[in-house]
Amino acid sequence: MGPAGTGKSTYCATMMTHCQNIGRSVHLMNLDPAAEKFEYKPSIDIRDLITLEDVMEELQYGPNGGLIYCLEFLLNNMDWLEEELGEYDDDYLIIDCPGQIELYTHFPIMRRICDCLQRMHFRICGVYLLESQFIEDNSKFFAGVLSAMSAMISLEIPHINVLSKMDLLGKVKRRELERYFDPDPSLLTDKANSSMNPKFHELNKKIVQLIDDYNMVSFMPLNITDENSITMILSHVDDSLQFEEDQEPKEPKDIEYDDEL
Ligand SMILES: Nc1nc2c(ncn2[C@@H]2O[C@H](COP(=O)(O)OP(=O)(O)OP(=O)(O)O)[C@@H](O)[C@H]2O)c(=O)[nH]1
Ligand SMILES: [Mg+2]
Repeated sequence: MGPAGTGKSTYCATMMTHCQNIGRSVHLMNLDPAAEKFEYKPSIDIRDLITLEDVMEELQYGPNGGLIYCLEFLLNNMDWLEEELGEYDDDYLIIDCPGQIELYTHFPIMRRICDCLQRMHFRICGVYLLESQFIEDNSKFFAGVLSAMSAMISLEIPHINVLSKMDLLGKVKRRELERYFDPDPSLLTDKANSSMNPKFHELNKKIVQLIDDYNMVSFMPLNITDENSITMILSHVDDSLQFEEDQEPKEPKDIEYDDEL
């Protein structure tokens, strides 16, 4: 999940490649009715049920209203989703979601999709992406923190926040980034300069207090060009899904003895 353009589909493709490289069987599920192309063909695809293009054309909706319509259509046809999921009920699915954050924060759409998955005994972990470039502007970053927090609170599922596109940050910024992994409220209040409207400063302080009171938003960096970084994110997701505990013990490989020895 995450706002438009944060790298959700890139995350999915990166994880698909990584999982395939380490021999894990994974499937991609697409929940974005406006998606155009994927690096991996989704095994389950909302576009097989409804597409944004059709809704916009036939019902004369705009892109955002059309997207909400598509997802509400899905909610009214959850038996379709259950049937599709039934084929993968023992599998690891990576779900690519649309970028309209209202779907996570104030419409119950994603919440209901999660409920459906949980009813089917899937374990879910939400991965919420924010662009690391946001740290260039603290108010933007904290707006992102609030959206991540809002998604966490409304979905009530295990949740991991990720700072994406690390490869685009310069070295200096990367060093500075650690301060943002556990958002330190002083990051926002520090910046309060004398030219700032006092009311805005007061508002910032209250927002910071709110984030601090919840004390539940932290971030992990993702650099898709660094295998270690991808492994780290996957292992956090695995932990929250208790994935390893669930694996069947593997048969030890037959030892081949060299006859001549
Ligand atoms: N350099 C770099 N570019 C990235 C990364 N992730 C995404 N991008 C680029 O950012 C743009 C948007 O990436 P997507 O993966 O399509 O983002 P999205 O969140 O799926 O976008 P929507 O589905 O439209 O909300 C594309 O041009 C990607 O190539 C990254 O980690 N590094
Ligand atoms: Mg996408």
